[in-house]
Amino acid sequence: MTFNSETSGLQESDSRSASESSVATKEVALKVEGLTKQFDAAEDAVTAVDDVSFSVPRNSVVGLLGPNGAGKTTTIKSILGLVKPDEGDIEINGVDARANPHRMHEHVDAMLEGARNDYWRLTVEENLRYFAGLSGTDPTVANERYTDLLEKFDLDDKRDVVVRNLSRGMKQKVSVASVLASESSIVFLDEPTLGLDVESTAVLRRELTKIIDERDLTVFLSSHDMDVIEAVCDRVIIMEDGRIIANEQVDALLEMFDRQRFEIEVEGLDNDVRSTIERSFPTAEIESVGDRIQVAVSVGDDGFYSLMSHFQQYSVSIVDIATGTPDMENVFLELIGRDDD
Ligand SMILES: Nc1ncnc2c1ncn2[C@@H]1O[C@H](COP(=O)(O)OP(=O)(O)OP(=O)(O)O)[C@@H](O)[C@H]1O
Repeated sequence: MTFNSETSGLQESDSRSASESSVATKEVALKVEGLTKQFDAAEDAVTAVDDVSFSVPRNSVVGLLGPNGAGKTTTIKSILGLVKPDEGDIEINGVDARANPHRMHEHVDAMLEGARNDYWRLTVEENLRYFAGLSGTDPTVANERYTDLLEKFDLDDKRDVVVRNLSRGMKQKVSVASVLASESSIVFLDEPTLGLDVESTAVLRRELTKIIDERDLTVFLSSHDMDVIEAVCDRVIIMEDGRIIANEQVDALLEMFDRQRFEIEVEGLDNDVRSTIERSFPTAEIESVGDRIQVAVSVGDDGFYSLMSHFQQYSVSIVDIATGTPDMENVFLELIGRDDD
């Protein structure tokens, strides 16, 4: 792992044992068991991560989703040894990460808290060359890897620019590229598209997918960007209030909800009726489209009929109904809604 002084805080103890050097769990890249972390606050203690267990198969991409404060960052930092968990076991490529942090760090690299893994006084190329050359990588291989990344991430024309002088979005791109330049087989990315414009996000999504396939990487990423999750991830873990509320294949998650997205254009939806609809369908998106109002919901059959009967009861006329497949964001909102019931 290649944290610089800004991000490091690693424990120094590194007890190696013969039994741990034999990697027993070949198929599992990351295994977390009973992870718990409480922070002491002035009044109450906050349980940021509450008995969380999951595993990430090798060569898969797992997305971690959840609202602000759900415990995503604390989970990732605990795995990386940047936060000391109260309880729990963490294995990375079969290595007990808590007992052997240095050995674990040979397998992983991470981009945390937006673009802080780079050396801001070095140029883009110097950063990528540095990270590609770590761990004694053959110079020809390192050279090929970082040159390829400069091209893939459209960074060629910025190669001689000092990172400090880049825009925030550019820094973010260099940061992701630096992590991918290293030899690590397991990569953690915390909000990789944060601060990127639409075009850069699309480039990152496309190139990340390619690189993951080419290099057989295992990736664990947190994101609020549902398009990234849907495009890149095989599996998604959803956290809320420190707990896992779903851990499913992306496709299965969409199927599990067997819902349709309905976009219904209506007339006669006054403010009182609107409030009633919002109370009964808390995840409905209601917005004005010209002189009409569009009500969008992701619901099953029962939900749809219930909405129709609300419209009928309050004399709201339906102008048009369009249907589609719900995206991850809708599924996520439904899950959170369901959990609050
Ligand atoms: N160092 C800390 N001291 C006290 N409380 C903390 C600390 N770090 C996190 N917390 C609290 O733990 C909970 C989980 O925070 P965490 O940052 O892990 O959530 P998150 O899911 O990553 O949120 P976000 O999407 O906003 O980054 C929150 O209630 C947060 O306020």
